[in-house]
Amino acid sequence: MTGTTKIRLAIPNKGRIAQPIRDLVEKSGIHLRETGERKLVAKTVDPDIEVLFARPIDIPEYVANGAADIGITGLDMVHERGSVVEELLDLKMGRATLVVAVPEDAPINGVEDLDGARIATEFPNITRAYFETFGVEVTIVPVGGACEATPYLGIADAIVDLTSTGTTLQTNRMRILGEVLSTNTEVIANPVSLEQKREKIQEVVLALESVVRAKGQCYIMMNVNRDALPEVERILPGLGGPTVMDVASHEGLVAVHAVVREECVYQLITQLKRSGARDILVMSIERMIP
Ligand SMILES: Nc1ncnc2c1ncn2[C@@H]1O[C@H](COP(=O)(O)OP(=O)(O)OP(=O)(O)O)[C@@H](O)[C@H]1O
Ligand SMILES: O=P(O)(O)OC[C@H]1O[C@H](OP(=O)(O)OP(=O)(O)O)[C@H](O)[C@@H]1O
Ligand SMILES: [Mg+2]
Repeated sequence: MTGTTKIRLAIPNKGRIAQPIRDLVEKSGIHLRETGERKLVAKTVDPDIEVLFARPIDIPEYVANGAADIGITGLDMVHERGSVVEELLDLKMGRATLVVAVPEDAPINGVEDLDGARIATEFPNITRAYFETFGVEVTIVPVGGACEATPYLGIADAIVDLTSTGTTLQTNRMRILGEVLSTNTEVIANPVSLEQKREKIQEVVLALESVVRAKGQCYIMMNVNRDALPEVERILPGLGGPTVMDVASHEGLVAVHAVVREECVYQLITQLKRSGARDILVMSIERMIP
């Protein structure tokens, strides 16, 4: 790509974080154009931003070697690849823990008991480094998925895999022996690009951050008689307090606006109605920019 303000953003083309990331990029205003089913690169509404679709595991390396200026993927992938990138923003999704797990009934009580064991994993590099810190020698069995099945297939004694809800481990009757690392989805950047294209990269990060910040928040508007205002203001946990405005041609009536957490809305409405608020409107917030 020519010109210092043009940037390429790498996002996952498949896997569980692919769609949420794509939705986030769209919501941030960076609308994708010409995205065919198997398209690898897409233009966006911003002529200076191009999107590259790649496997989550390849994104850290594409960002590190400059094929992309910034990328969005799991931190676990960054650690597995050992890529030298800058971590710019936690997108508050894809939270999981990489754990060592063994079959429930295995006579193993700690990581030390795994000396000489076979460990199945999609994360061979992280796993090797982890056991080395304990001075425990293991044989890595690399797999591409369905890791939890390997002990029952007789090809591994333990696994190193991601868990979030714990359902997969439970279903496969496995227990956690130790935690290896915590992961979440992050925006990462090439250090040189960050130096040379800082302004443009910050613009993209700010746009993505505004969507993350707005998540779970909504905007509530209502009319209130002026004498009921103190009570309504007491109830509303707005961002820096609610905004209060006179309603034209309605002497004694004010409009109150506030940002509130979505999970509070149900209870808030009951309380607000009781305090005399009326004409209540609740709206979703797409982006929040401080
Ligand atoms: N159970 C989970 N809970 C939360 N985040 C997860 C979980 N599993 C994976 N992730 C995150 O999603 C990223 C992509 O993993 P995923 O398994 O979806 O991709 P993939 O391996 O490319 O796809 P697939 O498993 O379909 O081949 C991981 O690097 C991790 O950061
Ligand atoms: O704690 P849980 O919520 O059950 O999630 C854990 C599962 O999620 C991931 O699997 P994924 O869906 O990526 O399938 P895969 O094993 O084929 O990679 C991970 O590898 C675990 O198997
Ligand atoms: Mg997977």
